[in-house]
Amino acid sequence: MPLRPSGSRRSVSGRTHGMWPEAPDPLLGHTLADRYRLEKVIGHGGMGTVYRAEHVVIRKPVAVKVLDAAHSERRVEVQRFLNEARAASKIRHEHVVDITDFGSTDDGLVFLVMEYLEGEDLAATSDREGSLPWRRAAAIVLQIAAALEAAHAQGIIHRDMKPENCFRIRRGNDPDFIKVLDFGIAKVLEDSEVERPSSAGSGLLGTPEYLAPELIRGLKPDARVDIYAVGVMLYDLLVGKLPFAGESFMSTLTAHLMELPTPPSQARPAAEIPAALDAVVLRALAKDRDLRYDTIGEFAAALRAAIAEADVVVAPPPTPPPLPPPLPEPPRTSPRWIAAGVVALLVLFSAVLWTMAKRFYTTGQVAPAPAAATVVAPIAAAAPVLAAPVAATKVEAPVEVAKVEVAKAEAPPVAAPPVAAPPVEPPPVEPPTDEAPADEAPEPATVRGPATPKGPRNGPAPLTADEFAAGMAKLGARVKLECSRYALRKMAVTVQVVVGADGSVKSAEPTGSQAGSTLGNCVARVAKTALLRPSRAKSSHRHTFTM
Ligand SMILES: Nc1ncnc2c1ncn2[C@@H]1O[C@H](COP(=O)(O)OP(=O)(O)OP(=O)(O)O)[C@@H](O)[C@H]1O
Repeated sequence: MPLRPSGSRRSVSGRTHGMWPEAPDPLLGHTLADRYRLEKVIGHGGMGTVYRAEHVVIRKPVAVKVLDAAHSERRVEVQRFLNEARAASKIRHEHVVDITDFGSTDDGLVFLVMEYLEGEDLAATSDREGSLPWRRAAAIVLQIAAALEAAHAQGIIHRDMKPENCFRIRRGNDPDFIKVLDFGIAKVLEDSEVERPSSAGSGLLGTPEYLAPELIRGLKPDARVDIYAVGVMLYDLLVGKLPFAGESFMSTLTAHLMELPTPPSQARPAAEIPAALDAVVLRALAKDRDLRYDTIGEFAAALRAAIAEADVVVAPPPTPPPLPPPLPEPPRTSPRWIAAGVVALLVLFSAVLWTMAKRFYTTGQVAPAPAAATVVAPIAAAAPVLAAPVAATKVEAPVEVAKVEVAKAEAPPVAAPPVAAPPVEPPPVEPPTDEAPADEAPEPATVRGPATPKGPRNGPAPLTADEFAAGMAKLGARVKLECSRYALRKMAVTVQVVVGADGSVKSAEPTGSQAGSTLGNCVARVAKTALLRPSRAKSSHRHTFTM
């Protein structure tokens, strides 16, 4: 296969048809297998032509790949193609193109029907946009890895992973939803006697820029060839340049075998690619397959961990446990209250005196003052605080001011007289448990009952609700990036998260209406990557992400 010209990622697909106008495709307008009317040629690949077609009964657009005559004439090859199509159609994964039908016609045409994808392949995206921000590149590659994981679980090795086989479509709000194409076809080709354009006479199958060294050495491939190819793709997306690309077919193969790639962060310093991401890419590109990740699932986990590491909440060094909360200040009796009390007493005293004097002058005797009780009652109720502090406090408030305050004195509630509390340390704070989420449980600062000294000797302070919320908030962007395709705008997802004493998330579960949903599980998966401050004991929290 000719190497792609510099700046172009197009490789084998799209044959060159020379300078003469192409003859119209003879199959256009025909209805294949009585069901698929072929409407338009989408493109030509190594095995055949892909058409946009319409299912004549259900009127749904589909993509139909029709094998070239050179392949269709070989019965063994056709049988293998159909076997692989059958296997690939069973993968059934959201990131794998759906194969809905396959077979052969009476005319001997062998075909495969797929869901019709509107969008562009990753090669076109890269050609237009160049390198992508590392988070976007990683999010795209995680989807590719998920598709491959599903295929590998069915024993299908892709063998021809490249940007042209990864289609980018819009799904909901997500413009980067990936569908992987061409599963299993490469495996068929492995035993084919028909040379693919991509092999360019070398006997090698696949596309040279993505060929794992063991394939070049002629070893039997296993799933790790796909890991290598995905490593090349991730490198390309991050850096905007292939890790191994020589001037010729042979020099590219030699680079795969001999050259060590420049780490992505060095190849593109301005992109601030985290070191942990470098490590993932370089391990996927190990020349010795035993040094690569064993499975694509391991690769994906490492990639997720690298993203999480970049998102890590920078844990402060373990701090000494908090000092006991300051004792509540004894409620100070303000001079205004004292003045008010004095005025009240003066009023009361004057009233009693006035009553007694009145009686004295009218009856000539000093009688007990029953009216005083009715006067005293409301005043006493209004200012019980006066009982203790007034006596102990020097009051110098002018009576004029105090008069005004008397009126107000009835309104505010008055605290109980201050009692000097003995200094206490905070009581032991029970780590919140799964059953009692920390958000609902009392905060550590809440003192319950008499103190049992514990704090300073029991390790770092408990993780507070605020610290947890801050840690989760840092994942907000990633949650949106990875999970928004499953959500409507502004949808809320609440997760219940258990944080271990070491600061790692032990479990994260979506709750409420999102419990068990794809969206909920996606958000929980991201939440699990959080790393919080080590604390004294495990704790349980809730957090709500808004999409
Ligand atoms: N399901 C689909 N929906 C829309 N376009 C598709 C679909 N499948 C393939 N195509 C497009 O059809 C063209 C030919 O695809 P095909 O898979 O035959 O070739 P290829 O992958 O480029 O080459 P090769 O088969 O050599 O790997 C490509 O442009 C591809 O993007």
